[in-house]
Amino acid sequence: MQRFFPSSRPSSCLRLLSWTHSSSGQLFSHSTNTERKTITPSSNTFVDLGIRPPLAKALYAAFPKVEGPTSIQASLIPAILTGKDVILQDETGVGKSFGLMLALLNKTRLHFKNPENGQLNPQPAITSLLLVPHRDLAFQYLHWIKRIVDASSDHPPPVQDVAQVLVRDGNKHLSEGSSLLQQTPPHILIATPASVLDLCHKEPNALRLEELSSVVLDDVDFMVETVPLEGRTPAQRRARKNIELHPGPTRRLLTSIYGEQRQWPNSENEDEGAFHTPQLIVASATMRRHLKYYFFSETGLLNKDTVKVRGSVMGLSSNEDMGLHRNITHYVLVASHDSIKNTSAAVAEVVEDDAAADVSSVEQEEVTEETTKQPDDAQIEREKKFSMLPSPFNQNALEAVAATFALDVPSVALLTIPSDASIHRAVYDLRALGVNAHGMNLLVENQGKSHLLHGGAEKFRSTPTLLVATPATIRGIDLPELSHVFILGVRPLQERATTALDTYIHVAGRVGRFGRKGKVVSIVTDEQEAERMDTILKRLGVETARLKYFK
Ligand SMILES: Nc1ncnc2c1ncn2[C@@H]1O[C@H](COP(=O)(O)OP(=O)(O)OP(=O)(O)O)[C@@H](O)[C@H]1O
Repeated sequence: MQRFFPSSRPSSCLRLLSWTHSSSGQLFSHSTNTERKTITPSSNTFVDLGIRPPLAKALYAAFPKVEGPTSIQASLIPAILTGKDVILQDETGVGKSFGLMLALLNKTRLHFKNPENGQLNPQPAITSLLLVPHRDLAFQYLHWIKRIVDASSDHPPPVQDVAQVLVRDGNKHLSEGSSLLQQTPPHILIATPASVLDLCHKEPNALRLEELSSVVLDDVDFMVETVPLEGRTPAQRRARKNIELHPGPTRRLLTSIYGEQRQWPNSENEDEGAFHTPQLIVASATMRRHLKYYFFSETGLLNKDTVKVRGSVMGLSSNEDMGLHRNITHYVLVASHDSIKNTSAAVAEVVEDDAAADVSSVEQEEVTEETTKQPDDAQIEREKKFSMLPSPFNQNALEAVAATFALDVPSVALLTIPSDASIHRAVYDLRALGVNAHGMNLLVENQGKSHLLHGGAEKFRSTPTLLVATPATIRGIDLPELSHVFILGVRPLQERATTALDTYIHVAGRVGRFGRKGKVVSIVTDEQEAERMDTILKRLGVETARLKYFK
C-alpha cells in the first residue's frame, strides 16, 4: 500500500533523539478545468515536483479544477521538499498557501525515541507547525486539508490525524485543543503564535517543539513586527525600543524554537550528527527590507543557503508593483451628506465586464447546513444597546457601501473596517440600511464558510452577502466567489512607512485571485482622505476608475 504521508527527511538529526517513519496513510484520482487568465501554469505535474502519487490523486479528486501546479508552486514545492529553509514572495492569489499546504502534507511523518528511556514514543511527532496570523486562515487551511483527506479513500482517516487547529478562541477551545493534541498529535498543527505560546506556558509538555521538522510562517510580515531600518523619527525609535523590550508572540515563539541567534551547523557539530533545528519557511505577498534584515542579519534565522522563491512580477526588494492592476479595478468614492461621487482622480469609465460573470463559472457545491440562524441572546442584547447609542460610523460612508452593494454585488462582498471599530456595530448599522451583513467567521455557514470552497454561490445569489472584517483578519483568506472588497478608513501614509501600502495590497488582494476579476471600492468622507487614497494608489501604480452609478 502506498502511503499518504511520505518521503523526505531534513538533512540533519535531532539532538539526542532518533526517528523513524510512521505508517499513517491512505490512497488517492483526478480531472480538471481551471480558468486562468494570468496565472502561469507550470509544465510539470505535481508528481514531477515530488508530490507522492496518492496525494496528487486525492488533490485532483478534491479539487477538480486543479489541472496542475502554478509556476510559483513548481518552484516552491521542490524547494520545501529539499528540507532547506525557504523564503517565498509572490503576489496575492497565485496559490502560495495552497502550495505550502501540499508540500507539508507530502512530508515524512516521524516517530522519535524518548531520550530518557530510549523507547519509541507511542505517538508520532507533529511534523509541521504552520503559523498563521488569525483563526479564520487557520480554519481555511483545515478546510482545504479536510477536503483532500475526505477524497483520499472510501474510508478516509479522521482529519484530526492529519491536521488540527490551535487558536485563541477562549480557554475552552484551547483546553480541548490541547488534550486532543496530546492524544492524537497531527501531522500538521495550524496555529496562531499566541495560542502556541499560551499552550507552552500552561502545559509545557503538550507540544514537543524540538521534534518539529518544519516551521512555516504564512503572511509572515504581519506576524513579525519590524520598523523600517532607515527610520530615525522619535516614533520609530520608540517603536524599535518597544519591540526590543516587549517582543510580540511570533518573535518570542521563534526564540523558543531557535534561540536568540540560530546556530548553524559547522564542521564540528555536523560531525557529531547531533545538530538539528527545524526547517524554516516564511511566506507573504509583501516583505519589506526590514523584515528580511530581521531574518537574515538580526537573528540569523535564515542564512545564505535559504532557497529564495519569488514570483515573476517582483524582486525580493521593496517593489511596489504587486500586479494589483491586472484583474482588479480600483474605485474611490467620496461620500458626503448630500452625495456619493467618484473621486476627482477617477480617470476612466470602466466598460463593465462584470465580476459577476466570473462567479457563474465556478464550481457549485451543495450547501448542507441551514443558512439562517435565529438571533441568540447576546445578539438581542447587543442590538438593544446599539439602538440606544449613536453610531461611531460615518453614516454617509455606510450608505455608499450599501448603495454600491445593492447595485453591483452578485453574491458575496467583503467590507473591511478600521481595526479599532466594532464589527457588531457595523453589521447592525448596515442591516438597518437593508444590507445582508454578517461579521466574517469561517466556521459558520452564512458568515463565510459556505463561500470558502466554491460553495453556495447559487444559494446566496438571491440574497447577496456582505462579510464584515478588519484588515488583520482577512489576510490570506480565499473566497472564490468574492467579487468586491469595500474599504472603510484610509491609513495615513507616512513618508517611509509602507504599512498603508501593504494593508491595501492584502485587502485588495482578496479579489482578482487566480485570474478572476474583482473590484475594490474605497470609501472616503472628505477631500483630505481622498488625496491620501489617491497617493496610495499612485504609489501602487494603479489607476482609479469611475464607478458608473455615481457622478
Ligand atoms: N494549482 C492550482 N490550480 C488551480 N487552482 C489553484 C491552484 N493552486 C491554488 N489554487 C486556488 O487559487 C486560489 C488562491 O490560492 P492561495 O490562497 O494559495 O493564494 P496565495 O498566493 O496564498 O494568496 P494570498 O497571498 O492572498 O494568501 C485558491 O482558491 C486555490 O484553491
